[in-house]
Amino acid sequence: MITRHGANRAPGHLIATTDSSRHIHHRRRQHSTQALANSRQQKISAASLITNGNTEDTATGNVGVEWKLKKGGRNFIDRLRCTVAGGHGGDGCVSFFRDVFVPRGPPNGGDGGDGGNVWFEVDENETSLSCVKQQMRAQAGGNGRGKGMHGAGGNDLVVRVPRGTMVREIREGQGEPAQSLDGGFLDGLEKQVQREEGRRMNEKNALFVHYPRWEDRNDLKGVRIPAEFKAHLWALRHGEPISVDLVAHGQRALVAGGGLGGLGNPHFNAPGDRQPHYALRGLAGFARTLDLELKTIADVGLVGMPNAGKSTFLRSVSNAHPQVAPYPFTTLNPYIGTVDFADSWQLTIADIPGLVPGAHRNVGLGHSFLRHVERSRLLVFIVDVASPAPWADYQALRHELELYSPELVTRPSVVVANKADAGPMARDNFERWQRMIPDGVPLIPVSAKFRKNILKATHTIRQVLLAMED
Ligand SMILES: Nc1nc2c(ncn2[C@@H]2O[C@H](COP(=O)(O)OP(=O)(O)OP(=O)(O)O)[C@@H](O)[C@H]2O)c(=O)[nH]1
Ligand SMILES: [Mg+2]
Repeated sequence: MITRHGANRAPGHLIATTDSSRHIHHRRRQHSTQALANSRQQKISAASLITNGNTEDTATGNVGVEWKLKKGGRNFIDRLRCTVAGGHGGDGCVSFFRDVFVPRGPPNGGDGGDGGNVWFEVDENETSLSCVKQQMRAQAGGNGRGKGMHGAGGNDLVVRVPRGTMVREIREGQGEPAQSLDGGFLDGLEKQVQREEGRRMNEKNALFVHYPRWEDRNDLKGVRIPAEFKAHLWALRHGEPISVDLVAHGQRALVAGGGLGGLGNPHFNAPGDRQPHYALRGLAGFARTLDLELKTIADVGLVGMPNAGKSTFLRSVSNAHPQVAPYPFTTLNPYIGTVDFADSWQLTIADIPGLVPGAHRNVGLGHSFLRHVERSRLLVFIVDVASPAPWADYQALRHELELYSPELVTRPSVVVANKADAGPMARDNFERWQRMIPDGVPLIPVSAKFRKNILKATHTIRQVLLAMED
């Protein structure tokens, strides 16, 4: 009987907390207090850079912002490259029934278990790809054993991903298919051969387990390999690349199938050979390199300059609680809020970081977070109506959107003139702007901070969304 055993695991180590380590913790705490103080300083410097109109200076303008990104946005990841691998199939076993006076019993080697699969499953409670590891492998199947004992199947690995994750497989240039025993179908075998490197391994051995000292005596010429094994080997090399959008809660996608478990030697018991001294090995699982991109899915995307009051607006209309503060780039990650109407109708709104003129040249936080409004059906521009020229801000926002994607500016939109409470200047600006804005673009004065005219804004948004459905 031939079986393979896993390597022994080293025992874990115990870590004792000593006085000196406590001392280190204390020093770390001191350090983080210092960092917090620095952070406020940095935020203020980022604010002054923007309000001074110094946004053109990419080199210096990004210093504070970069720092903020590192500190504040570290847990938020919306792009990620990872590798996934299905578990290897367990090997079939070569074994024979033995008993007193039965020296040459029938074959009774068990089959190997299938390797586990890797699945991606949408969990709407996840908001970032930070929950996804860079390398993931499902459990391998167990090897078959004597007395007809089959190996256990490997456990599946289910990875939770946020709603809106797009999965694309990356392929390196595919080389020429390898020449193999059976005129081509064994291309995928090279993976097996690689895996067994260090042992004396050729294609014959990569696919079959041999009884001890039977490697040379086993002439596998007439052996028929089951069709599903051929198909698996072929797919390992020539299968279609994966491309899937995960958009609904609970949706699952198989991103790396496990390898097939090998067949024990009873499967090769044939009239010509009642004592097969070989069994089929388990096959490798699929291994893929995947690019994950999170594109938030919400009905409405909020677009505005930093400090315009986007987060305040989201807080006042929905259940979300993004941070609000009087400096630019308070928001570093997208937030999604749900607006509940009295008749139980709901819509979702995404708040994203502020957009500044020159974002396409990577000024401010750049353009990249616009991917989180790309899938919104409706854009809501939040403009600070108390600023010197809100109409110019609005045009600048549209210009930046156009540079990111010309299709975005053609999308239906609603303009919210926020901070309408902020004195006579806001009122004058609003009246002037109302005369300028083209017909068909709703312009709604709102005070997000004091929750004034909020219902008008949400109902207009609802009307536009419903009109789009008709
Ligand atoms: N007076 C007045 N102030 C407001 C109003 N809405 C927001 N603010 C203030 O404007 C400042 C910025 O608000 P935020 O909601 O953080 O602005 P934001 O657009 O999310 O900013 P970023 O996340 O940095 O892009 C805060 O100090 C708010 O209190 C409003 O309607 N009236
Ligand atoms: Mg904000």
